[in-house]
Amino acid sequence: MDATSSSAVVSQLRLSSPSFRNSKSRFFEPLAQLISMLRAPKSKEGYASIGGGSPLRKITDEQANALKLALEAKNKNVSVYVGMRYWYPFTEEAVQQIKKDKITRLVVLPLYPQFSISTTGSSLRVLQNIFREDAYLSRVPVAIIRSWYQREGYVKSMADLIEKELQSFSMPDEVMIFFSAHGVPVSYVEDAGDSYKDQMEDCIFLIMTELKARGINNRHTLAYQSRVGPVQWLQPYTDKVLVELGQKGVKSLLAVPVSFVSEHIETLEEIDMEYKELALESGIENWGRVPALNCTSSFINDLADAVTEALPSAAAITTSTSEEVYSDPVNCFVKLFFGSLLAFILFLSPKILGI
Ligand SMILES: C=CC1=C(C)c2cc3[nH]c(cc4nc(cc5[nH]c(cc1n2)c(C)c5CCC(=O)O)C(CCC(=O)O)=C4C)c(C)c3C=C
Ligand SMILES: [Fe+2]
Repeated sequence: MDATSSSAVVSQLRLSSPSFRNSKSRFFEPLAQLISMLRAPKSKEGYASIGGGSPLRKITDEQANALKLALEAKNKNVSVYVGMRYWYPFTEEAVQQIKKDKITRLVVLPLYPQFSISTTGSSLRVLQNIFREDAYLSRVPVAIIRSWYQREGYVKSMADLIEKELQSFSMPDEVMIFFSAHGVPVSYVEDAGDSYKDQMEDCIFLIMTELKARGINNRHTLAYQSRVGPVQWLQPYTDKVLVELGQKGVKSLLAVPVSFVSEHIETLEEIDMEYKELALESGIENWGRVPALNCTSSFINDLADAVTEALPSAAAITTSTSEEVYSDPVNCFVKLFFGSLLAFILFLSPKILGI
């Protein structure tokens, strides 16, 4: 295909949401903004401790190039664009380039294996707004890959990394496999119906099933990291579980970052520094960490298959009526208003929060 007729893939980092049409989650934007504000001081420190910046942009660009090559090897001559939610190149910039290149079909590939309204959902909302308002873009057929943790290629690639890393322990069978997922506020799951928690649990089940099929029967557990601010996040919390495991006598632990596919601040600083130190202080003696998938070829190859499979379903983005409306917007607004007010008051008293 030539440049003007080729399909394009947007590798949307921090893009996420149930779909372009389900907008319950937009009621949670104020909470997300507040959390982002509260994250800022900790993020600043974290970036400083890993050398002043995240490697995320570089790794994402490498993944995009690797994806293009993998697609070309499958006789799909496509352009790949990177769009980010909170950093350059922003989604808006990627879309402008897509328009300039006169792309005629698009596959949106969030770089999150599991769907959450806070990641894929939030990014899809940005895309939806841009596409709706543009006469050309609103006619471009788009296919959205909402989640892909259930794909055999991803599950096997994760199992490969875990299997390999277990071998670095002197007694691999004794090691506790510790899946650490990025958390989200509980209200996302309970009030907005975010499928993130269910998808995460399903994802762990699939990886453990694959490991068992390989004769690997280690104990495992799942906990949630990176919580910020005064609201309740998904539990159990990674820091609390690490301390409990140490107290219960677990000696060897392999941390598996399961919601990320690239090394970044939450793997390099939060897991490798903060959680490792906490685990060792709590009595865990042997610590290991599975690397992020980054450009692992089986993983990239599977993403290329996911894109190829999604292409035929590309359709123009339409606006929906019934699904736009949150089932109980008043209740949602009241909860959010008081939740955000409380959070704001606490934010003004950083000493109470201990941040
Ligand atoms: C599955 C992964 C992630 C979830 C769930 C998630 C929730 C979440 N994030 C914000 C706000 C911000 N996140 C930011 C950075 C960031 N977030 C993730 C992943 C998830 N976030 C990643 C991989 C990164 C990049 C880290 C890096 O190395 O650059 C940022 C940007 C600034 C920063 O603090 O790093 C914001 C802002 C909210 C509000 C939220 C759930 C409600
Ligand atoms: Fe985030």
